[in-house]
Amino acid sequence: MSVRVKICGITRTEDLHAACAAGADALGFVFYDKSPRHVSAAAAAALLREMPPFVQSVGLFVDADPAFVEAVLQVAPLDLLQFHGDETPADCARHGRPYLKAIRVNPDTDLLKCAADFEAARGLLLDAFVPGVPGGTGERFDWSLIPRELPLPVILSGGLDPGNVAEAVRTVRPWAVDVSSGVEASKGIKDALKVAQFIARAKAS
Ligand SMILES: O=C(O)c1ccccc1NCC(=O)[C@H](O)[C@H](O)COP(=O)(O)O
Repeated sequence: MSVRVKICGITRTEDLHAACAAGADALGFVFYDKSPRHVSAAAAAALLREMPPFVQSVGLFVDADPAFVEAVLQVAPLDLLQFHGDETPADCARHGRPYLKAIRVNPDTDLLKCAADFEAARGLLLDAFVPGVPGGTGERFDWSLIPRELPLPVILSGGLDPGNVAEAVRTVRPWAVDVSSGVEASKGIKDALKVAQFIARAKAS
């Protein structure tokens, strides 16, 4: 079974179509207003109407007010939620939707404890820890910090790009890989060639 690929930080219809045509399994939409990849609920709703079948939409939130998450869900029918801040298991579960928990990994992170704490998550998205920046950093972390026996699907993220994704898949054997800045032409704008290369190389590995 080839690895799944999520392309995060989609802001434009043409990028959505390019990623889906290249074989993306999931697209991420960032509802965090400090991100250069931020989309409004209305813009996301319009983008979601362009989604083909069998590609999942993932809504990304960072320590958001629960009322804001519910307001987004009213207009944008997201398939999965991704919590990328310091949310607790209860915060993540309160919307009654399937979710991923992002963990920003540093040498002190106990990933086995994270997996136990977030046992209700559909997977753990492992990203780099960069102080003050919750995600989309373009930074890698030390993949040897990931225990082999994690009981949840791992979505490997952080500093991946078309040049290193094959090595990442061969080394970590994750359920999925996730990328944002590594396939961009500029912040929030995807490069269709990089997106296609990333997906092809991930799935061939
Ligand atoms: O992409 C963002 O701007 C962002 C901002 C705040 C929290 C999370 C964010 N992105 C989440 C993702 O899932 C990214 O794909 C992940 O952090 C990896 O990013 P990158 O290292 O740029 O590939």
